[in-house]
Amino acid sequence: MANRTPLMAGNWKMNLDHQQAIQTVQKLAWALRDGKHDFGAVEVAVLPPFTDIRSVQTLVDADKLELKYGGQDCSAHVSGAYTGETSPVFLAKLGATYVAVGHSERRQYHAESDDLVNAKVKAALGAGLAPILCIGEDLETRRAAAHVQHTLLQLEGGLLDVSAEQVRKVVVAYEPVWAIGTGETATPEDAQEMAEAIRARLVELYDEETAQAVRVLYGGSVKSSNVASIMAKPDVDGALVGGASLDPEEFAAIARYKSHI
Ligand SMILES: O=C[C@H](O)COP(=O)(O)O
Repeated sequence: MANRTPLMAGNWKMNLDHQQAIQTVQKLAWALRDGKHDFGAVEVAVLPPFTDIRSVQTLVDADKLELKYGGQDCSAHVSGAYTGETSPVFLAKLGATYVAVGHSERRQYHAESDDLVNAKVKAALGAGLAPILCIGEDLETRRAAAHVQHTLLQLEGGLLDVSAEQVRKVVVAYEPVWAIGTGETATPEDAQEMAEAIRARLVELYDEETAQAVRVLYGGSVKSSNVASIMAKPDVDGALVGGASLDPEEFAAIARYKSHI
């Protein structure tokens, strides 16, 4: 297996204002420090609301934290008359490493298509950010046993015209919509089935070496109690954590999954 550094990314969604963000990041940093967390072994990132990012940057810089951070979305454009949008270039300027693109909540509530998601992936890469490309099926699609086909189509759509060199920087997050915020977790076998299928499609789209370099995360009701069994699967390289990332102790315990295997 390739040497992929696991990534635990906390997607705060529309939670925590900038003052709460500072407290949460401080507590997370303390919890990780107390647990002697090895950031070289497992990367940890938070994706706060846009209004928090400058505060998070200031704290990370001042305290020299190894924590990474990023946005939950970005514009497909660099600048211009796009009211309400946030440029990936502005995120990069704030020291962001990652940006989530095509999260199912964006696809559902903002009707984001694969074409738009693809444009955002390319804009993020152009700005020097690592896009976290979110893909995954809803319950109806899974019940129809069309989940693999559906998710791989989203993968291909999101990566259209993305080069082999660029895709190495992309993180793919498989999130079955039926497992998001519901307490329903896909089984480790479900996560592995899709992560393996994603990697196999990356081999077809690119080549074996490139596919082995891309990190594939699982997302959907990940907690400290279930993370280790999911991370034990060979093609799962981390987690995109929603609700549980709002609790710094719990998120730190997720990041330190190796200590409770
Ligand atoms: O981005 C994170 C996912 O939507 C998972 O959210 P959740 O951990 O609250 O289920």
